[in-house]
Amino acid sequence: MSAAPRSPEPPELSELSELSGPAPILTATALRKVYAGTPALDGADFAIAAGETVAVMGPSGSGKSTLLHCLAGIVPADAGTVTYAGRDLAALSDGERSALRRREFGFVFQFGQLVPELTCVENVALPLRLTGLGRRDAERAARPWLERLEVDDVTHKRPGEISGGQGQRVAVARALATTPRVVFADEPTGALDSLNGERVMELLTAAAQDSGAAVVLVTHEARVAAYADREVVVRDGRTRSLEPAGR
Ligand SMILES: Nc1ncnc2c1ncn2[C@@H]1O[C@H](COP(=O)(O)OP(=O)(O)OP(=O)(O)O)[C@@H](O)[C@H]1O
Repeated sequence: MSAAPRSPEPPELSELSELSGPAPILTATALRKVYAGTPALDGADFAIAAGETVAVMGPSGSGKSTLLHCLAGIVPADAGTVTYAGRDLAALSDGERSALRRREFGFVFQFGQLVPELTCVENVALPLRLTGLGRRDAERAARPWLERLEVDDVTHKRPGEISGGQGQRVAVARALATTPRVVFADEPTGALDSLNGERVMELLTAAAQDSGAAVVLVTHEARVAAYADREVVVRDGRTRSLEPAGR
């Protein structure tokens, strides 16, 4: 009597992850968000891996910023799930979600939103101080980020004394100073001329890649999206993935 055929060896876990790509650090499934009876998100899905930059594109009003706000736990979705590092954001308390945003997420908006009363180094040090670091240590840790973003010459200036491009670089330095796992950038170059915009994108994506951070990049400009590894298009609150954009 012949021996029963041996079942194939189960694949090693490492092989499986190679086949399916790196595990996502942040995922959203079937997100729905309704404002005044009109859906801003209507079944949006999203996933991003550590070290990956994903451009979120789409027409004005399609739901890009709403998606970013739900992913970052800034606004709660009406339905669907957002999972960060295995944790369901909706299951966290408000305090836990704020702590997560302070410690593990970084934010860059269209207009740098620097604190006008603080110098540039104080602005970059601010999120570090919010995580409990003393003033001197926070500013010491902030300086290399100003150098990295090529704005160490404005270290002691206030936002009102510097250009828009310099301000946006300071804002990127501030977003990266806590070495976040995910950077949320909403039209980070929207207020800049194309040369400054491209430099900000180069510096942002290079610094994020070096530290292994994921970048969720909301933009309506193809030129800016070209810095991403791939694109997700939002239309009428629904997402659609595109093939990787050529860098
Ligand atoms: N806080 C809010 N209150 C009421 N309606 C909102 C709010 N935020 C977004 N919306 C609505 O939700 C829809 C999607 O807006 P969202 O800002 O997400 O789009 P967007 O794609 O980022 O647009 P844009 O490219 O113009 O910034 C729009 O119809 C908008 O008016």
